[in-house]
Amino acid sequence: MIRVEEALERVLAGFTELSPETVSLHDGLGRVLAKDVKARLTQPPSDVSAMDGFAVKSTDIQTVPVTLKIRGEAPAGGSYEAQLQDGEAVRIFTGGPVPFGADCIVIQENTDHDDINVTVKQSEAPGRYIRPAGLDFSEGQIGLEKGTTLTARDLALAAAMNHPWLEVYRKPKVAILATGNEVVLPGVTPGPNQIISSNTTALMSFVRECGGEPISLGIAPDDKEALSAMAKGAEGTDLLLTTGGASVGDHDLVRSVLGEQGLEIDFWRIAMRPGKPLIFGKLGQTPMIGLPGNPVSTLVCAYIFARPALWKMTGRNPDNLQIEKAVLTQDLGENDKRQDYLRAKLSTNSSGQLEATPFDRQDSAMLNLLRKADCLVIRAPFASPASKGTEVEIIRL
Ligand SMILES: Nc1nc2c(c(=O)[nH]1)N[C@H]1C(S)=C(S)[C@@H](COP(=O)(O)OP(=O)(O)OC[C@H]3O[C@@H](n4cnc5c(N)ncnc54)[C@H](O)[C@@H]3O)O[C@H]1N2
Ligand code: MOO
Repeated sequence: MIRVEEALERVLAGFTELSPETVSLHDGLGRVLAKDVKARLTQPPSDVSAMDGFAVKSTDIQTVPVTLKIRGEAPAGGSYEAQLQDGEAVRIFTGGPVPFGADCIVIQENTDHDDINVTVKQSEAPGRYIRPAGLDFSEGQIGLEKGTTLTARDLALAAAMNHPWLEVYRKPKVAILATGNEVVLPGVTPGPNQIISSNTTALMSFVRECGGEPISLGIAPDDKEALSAMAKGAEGTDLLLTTGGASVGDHDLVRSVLGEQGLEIDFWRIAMRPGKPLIFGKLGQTPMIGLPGNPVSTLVCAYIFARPALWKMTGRNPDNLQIEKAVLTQDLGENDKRQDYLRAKLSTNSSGQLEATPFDRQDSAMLNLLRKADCLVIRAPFASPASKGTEVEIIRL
């Protein structure tokens, strides 16, 4: 059994960045930028008004009330071309370009006006209500960095910077193959000893969450031919995730059957709980992570190993696990040789400290508890007994 750190290093060594592709701005949500996005223009392109009112010279309105002559109009998208002279004003609207010669805006609430004259009732300082050219960004400025997972806000900025197309990493295609005679898809009426394949759903959603494109290869029965034929569906994908059949039972066929098909095993079995029988290898050109079948083991191992692989393929830093600290609300015994990931509840005590309460039962078949957990408490191999109040490392879920 190898340690989690070594296993992770070996997994990451099996993946490289995928090539970029161009997508329309509107298909960019959740994709990862393969190139910085630089502004193709300056925003606003010129000094513009932030309010509806009148563009004037501040020197003209030092003493109020004062009446100025309205010389024209500057709506958003239009402009007043002449130079503003002393004693003049231009009707202006929000977003309208400030005429040459004007240096402040008087909001219309502070005026009395007809079509010919405006009486300004309040003085303003130079620059008042003017958004200078480039206030938001200037041409050539980097707005979004390579490696950004695009959100609605990011896409709005890319749009404002005039990018109808974006270069993003190709989505990793991830084949998902469940195994086991006992598992059937959700919605099927299970036979007397059958259970539902929650792992297929878990992994498909998980892959999507990590920016990949899941492809379900279905459920292979514990049968050499079927498993072998179904695993061929992974050809041409960027990662094969199997779930189940990773352990030592007579029906745990993944290593033996895929081994006959050319699976080169990098490692099998790691010092981790849940997740001991994890397999990593390469089937033809496709890296494969063989996840243990227990539902909690599948998801925790996917989180610890498949997530960084997907991040690496999409040009993001795979080493970004957010580890926080919390104090235990109960004693924990000495740990054995496997690094433990205990499902736990989080709370905050009266001194504002984060507290972790691991569930009493940590069976890797208990999906309901995984769902109720707020975090995983990490316990290193051979960790000494930890009493209530001890600080431990946690990963929020
Ligand atoms: N003698 C030993 N037995 C086991 C060992 C061991 O070291 N020696 N390891 C145990 C550990 S730890 C784990 S984890 C499991 C994992 O075994 P497999 O990967 O071979 O998984 P299966 O036996 O196929 O299934 C385990 C469990 O999970 C259920 N399962 C399987 N697939 C799904 C699915 N798609 N959706 C939901 N649930 C699934 C399955 O019905 C079993 O109950 O092995 C231990 N045994
Ligand atoms: O590794 Mo298993 O996941 O302990 O149940």
